Amino acid sequence: MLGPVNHIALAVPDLAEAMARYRDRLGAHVSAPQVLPDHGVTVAFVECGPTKVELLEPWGDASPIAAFLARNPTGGLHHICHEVGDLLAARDRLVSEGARILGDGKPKIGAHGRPVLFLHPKDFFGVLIELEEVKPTSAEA
Ligand SMILES: CC[C@@H](C(=O)O)C(=O)SCCNC(=O)CCNC(=O)[C@H](O)C(C)(C)COP(=O)(O)OP(=O)(O)OC[C@H]1O[C@@H](n2cnc3c(N)ncnc32)[C@H](O)[C@@H]1OP(=O)(O)O
Ligand SMILES: [Co+2]
Repeated sequence: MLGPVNHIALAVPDLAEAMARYRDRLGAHVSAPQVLPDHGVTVAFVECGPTKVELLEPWGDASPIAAFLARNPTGGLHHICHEVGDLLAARDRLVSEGARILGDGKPKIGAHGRPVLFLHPKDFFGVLIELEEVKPTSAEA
């Protein structure tokens, strides 16, 4: 059920500064920032192969990363995102096994235009996990 790591996310206090540091010190290509009001973040991706680094800055008054940054004011590792082929099937199986889905349990459209869900960090050894639906291609199915 669990697929490759799509991205590893860092919460950062200043997105422009984080983007510049990845670009200038590490020579990375960084995507343009994208505001995602539904998620309460502004995001940019460090393009470094199939697994990306996602840089997150809080957006708006109710950002889900605000408390995390208050506890980690210089930033920190926020979540790991795995791809899954069927997000609703993965959700239903996880719920039946007692895992907690964050929010209202319904997928939202994430930064890549695909449905995503989050699993409670207390159910996965203190790590927040995001699941992103990536449908298998017909060759893989
Ligand atoms: C860009 C769009 C999308 C994509 O396509 O990639 C994204 O990635 S959006 C990313 C931002 N969105 C989310 O994170 C949504 C899911 N997150 C949440 O709902 C909340 O962040 C949370 C996980 C419920 C935590 O919210 P918070 O306000 O921090 O709650 P608490 O302060 O009560 O913390 C509870 C408990 O959990 C620990 N915690 C919090 N965040 C993390 C974390 N990122 N990793 C590990 N542990 C975390 C926190 O320390 C508390 O622990 P205790 O003190 O021991 O109770
Ligand atoms: Co993410």
